Amino acid sequence: MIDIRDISLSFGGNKALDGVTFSVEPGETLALIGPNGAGKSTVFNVISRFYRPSAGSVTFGDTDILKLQAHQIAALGIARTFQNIELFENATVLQNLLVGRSARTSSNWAREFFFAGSTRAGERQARRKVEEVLDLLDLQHLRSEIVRDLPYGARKNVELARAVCAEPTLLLLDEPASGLNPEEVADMAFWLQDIREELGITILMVEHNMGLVARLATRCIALASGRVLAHGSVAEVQADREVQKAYLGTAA
Ligand SMILES: Nc1ncnc2c1ncn2[C@@H]1O[C@H](COP(=O)(O)OP(=O)(O)OP(=O)(O)O)[C@@H](O)[C@H]1O
Repeated sequence: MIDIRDISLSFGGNKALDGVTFSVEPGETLALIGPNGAGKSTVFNVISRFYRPSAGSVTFGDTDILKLQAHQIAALGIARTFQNIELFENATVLQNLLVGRSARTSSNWAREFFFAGSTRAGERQARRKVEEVLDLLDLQHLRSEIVRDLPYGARKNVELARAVCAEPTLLLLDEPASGLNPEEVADMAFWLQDIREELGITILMVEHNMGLVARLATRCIALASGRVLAHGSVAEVQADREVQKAYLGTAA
């Protein structure tokens, strides 16, 4: 589905990515793990076209992503969430989801957002999709709430819902469990399972919570200091000596 080949990227003298190669297969949930500063978010920012690597290639199906602009990535079928939730804080849950939907169908999201009462066929279809996602992620009761009034866990779920509304084939999740309590992590695991099983969306996630990773990931890749240290099943990667040393190194 997406093929990342030999990408490198430095910030000043700091090599954030150093020849990173991996691919994501259709239908899998691939977890990207590694200590702080390993380069995980930088990989996401390369795929999203926020950062340009100094070397390497990124292809999504037959498309060379590095030839595209950041605003063209959603239309391709790639959606993402952020480490720090990024939503329209003063809009309702429903409005945020409609904006998420329009990221896929139109580059002029503002038109859809401000003229939400229009009866165009695209608008009706968007609303059907949004209702489906509100049901799937248990958000119907919050649909008219203003996002800034919601607790952190609910906002995290709204951000996930916004990404799913774009009907991506590939969903990039940057730390879906961070800041959640154990009960909320369990809910998140259910929702991610539903997204994968009911909607067939392929997931690439950065996550520190190994409980969530062990439960969801079909495969795991460990990064440290901008390099791939290990890949395989979650158990194999956790047992890898180099991976263990990398985590101990940052804890020391
Ligand atoms: N915009 C930037 N400007 C300068 N340095 C950056 C920038 N983005 C990332 N870096 C550096 O690149 C390296 C990799 O950072 P990155 O955020 O990708 O790590 P990470 O694995 O996602 O870490 P964490 O788990 O803490 O989020 C770090 O040394 C970081 O300081």
